[in-house]
Amino acid sequence: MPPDIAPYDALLLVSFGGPEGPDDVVPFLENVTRGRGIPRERLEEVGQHYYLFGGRSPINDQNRAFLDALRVDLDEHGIDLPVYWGNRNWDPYLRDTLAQMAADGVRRVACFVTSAYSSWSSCRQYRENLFDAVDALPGGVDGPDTPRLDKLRHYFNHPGFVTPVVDATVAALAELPDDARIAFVTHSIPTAMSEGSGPPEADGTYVTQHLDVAQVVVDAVAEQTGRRHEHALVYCSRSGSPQTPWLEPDVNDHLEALAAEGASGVVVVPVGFVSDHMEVIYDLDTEAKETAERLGLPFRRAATPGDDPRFVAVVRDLLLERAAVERGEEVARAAEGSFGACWDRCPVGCCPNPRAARPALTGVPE
Ligand SMILES: CC1=C(CCC(=O)O)c2cc3nc(cc4[nH]c(cc5[nH]c(cc1n2)c(C)c5CCC(=O)O)c(CCC(=O)O)c4C)C(CCC(=O)O)=C3C
Ligand SMILES: [Fe+2]
Repeated sequence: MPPDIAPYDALLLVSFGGPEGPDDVVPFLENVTRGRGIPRERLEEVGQHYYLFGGRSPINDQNRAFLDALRVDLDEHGIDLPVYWGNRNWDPYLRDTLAQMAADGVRRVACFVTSAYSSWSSCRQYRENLFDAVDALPGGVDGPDTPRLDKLRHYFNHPGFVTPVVDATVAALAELPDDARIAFVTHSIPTAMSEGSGPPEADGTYVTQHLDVAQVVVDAVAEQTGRRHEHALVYCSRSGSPQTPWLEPDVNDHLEALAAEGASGVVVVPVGFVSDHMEVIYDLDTEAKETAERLGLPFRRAATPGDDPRFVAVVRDLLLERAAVERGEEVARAAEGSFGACWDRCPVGCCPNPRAARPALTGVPE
């Protein structure tokens, strides 16, 4: 018997999108930063990061590889479900994908987002993008033929995400002295966005979730190697105006501090990212690595989950879990650490938009 996927009749991979060639870079950056007040110099600088790699972000190819692996995984487990892909900032755009899904007669969709943690940028903004895409359909959000969307829960603490990170950390540590440090890195966000992240009664869910995973990884590494490494959570890819406070310390400043302390080496673990996209290959593999070289600090970057089969299988696990929930059944929810399995529907007021309240799908109705 194939697993029961009712009520779903489609899966949707929701991602960021990236430029595929030099001519795409400026229009892509305009899509990303429309109405955000990002200084011109910052945009020119980020444009250079893309030009350094031929004007092509790796993110779309990584999503294509993930989709291929996901289709194989579902097929191998007897799950016959069409898988679609839509992005916030580049082709295939969510709006076009939703139009195709509606044309194909899709009714009920499970959405998997390529961002693992709670914040406006990494969760709620996607929920707003889903609203806009569905709102653009002929029948609008409540139309009789409009597909209904659910967002699969956050997976930052799912064993299928955490275990590849643990393995990658162990492998990178093996190339450095025994007392090397671990620097967990994630995307910086404005401190105001960070404080507002997650359910309204919690404070700063974005940071809490990252610290929880960091602890899980450090413990699992200690179990495997017998060594508990000193570690810290640090940030990359700060943007915005210099007057606005963002989460710190920056990874480069942290490397300076480690070198000053006489650290023997550092493994940088990009725990905030699911694949080796531009933040990883530029901000870490290029910039932070150069900083470490200048400081004479031995440096290794741990792999991201990418299309590791254990991470690909998270989609199937969360799909089956949520399908059971929607059918009113009891489910076991896989989660490591102390944060616990996340909610299925973001509560009212979760990760508010820092600029203006905007409608969003897949949460508790507001
Ligand atoms: C939390 C977070 C994630 C992590 C979650 C996740 O992994 O998804 C993430 C992912 C990504 N961010 C990406 C690219 C960019 N993000 C920007 C700008 C911003 N990101 C922010 C936050 C995040 N972003 C914020 C608060 C801004 C300021 C503007 C605003 O308030 O929205 C800008 C504008 C230039 C700049 O200012 O840097 C670019 C080009 C790419 C694609 C990479 C590629 O092409 O390979 C990916 C996956
Ligand atoms: Fe970003």
